Amino acid sequence: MNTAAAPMPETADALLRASPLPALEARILLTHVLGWRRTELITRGDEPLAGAARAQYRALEARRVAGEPIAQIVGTREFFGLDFEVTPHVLIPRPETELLVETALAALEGIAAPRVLDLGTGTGAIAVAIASARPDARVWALDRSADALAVASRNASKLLDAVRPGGALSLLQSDWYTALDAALSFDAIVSNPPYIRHGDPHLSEGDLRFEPRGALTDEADGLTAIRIIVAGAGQRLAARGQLWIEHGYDQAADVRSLLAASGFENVHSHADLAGIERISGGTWTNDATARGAQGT
Ligand SMILES: C[S@@+](CC[C@H](N)C(=O)[O-])C[C@H]1O[C@@H](n2cnc3c(N)ncnc32)[C@H](O)[C@@H]1O
Repeated sequence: MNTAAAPMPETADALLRASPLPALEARILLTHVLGWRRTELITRGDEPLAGAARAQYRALEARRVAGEPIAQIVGTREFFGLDFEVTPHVLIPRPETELLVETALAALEGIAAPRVLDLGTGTGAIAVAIASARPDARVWALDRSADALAVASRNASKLLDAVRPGGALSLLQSDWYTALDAALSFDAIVSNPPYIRHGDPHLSEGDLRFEPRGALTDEADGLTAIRIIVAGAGQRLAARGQLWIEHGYDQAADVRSLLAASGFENVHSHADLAGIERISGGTWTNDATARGAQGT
């Protein structure tokens, strides 16, 4: 008589129970492999899975255990309700950057067919989110990285072609403003630049270890890109145009000083849900007399 127990069928439930990952991460990887919706993990959790699917799940699980970001493993990250392609060439869009999009959209309220510039676009997250929410806006997005621009271009096509046929985004490879047509002027300039200072321990922790170094840090005091962006914004902003910049948790006062010293008015910061000042900005008057009166 054969007394060996039959192997237990391996189900989604069994894989999730045995996973060393936090439950949410294991579910994201498993739905990615199976092509299931999240609710199917509940309704179909006891179905035996094909060996190939189990092997594929275990391979992805091992990558995550080794530290690779979930967004790079599955190749997407949701931002502002849109699914962006993510590769190792781009920063993974962060939830806190949605504050920058919301602030830019508020700045554009009441302006018909506004013109917007996104500096350091990466996946295109900020530019695409604004273009999606304001189909009448003309949006330019630039980045120094050709690899990032390729990702941004695919995201723009995938996410915008339906809402704005033929008029998605104008993408440009440029070192900040250098390759930008000097005749262009914008109602809003937005940027989430590399602002982590050299030697910050976060650079060697978590997801940041897998993201492009040039998207994260200036290898200096963290303010190099912000100084360039603030200094060049006035020449490119329309009268009453606004500049909004995302920055580090401890950089708000420095960024406000740079904005005020460059002649911006109504300079202020917005805090994220945790109460941390995450973005700072101001309004460009285009009034040389007013700026002269401020000593700039
Ligand atoms: C923090 S990431 C932001 C990506 C995206 N905007 C987001 O918020 O998810 C900064 C981006 O700035 C780009 N960048 C860095 N230096 C640059 C430069 N000198 N000129 C233009 N873009 C630059 C990087 O390639 C990267 O895509």
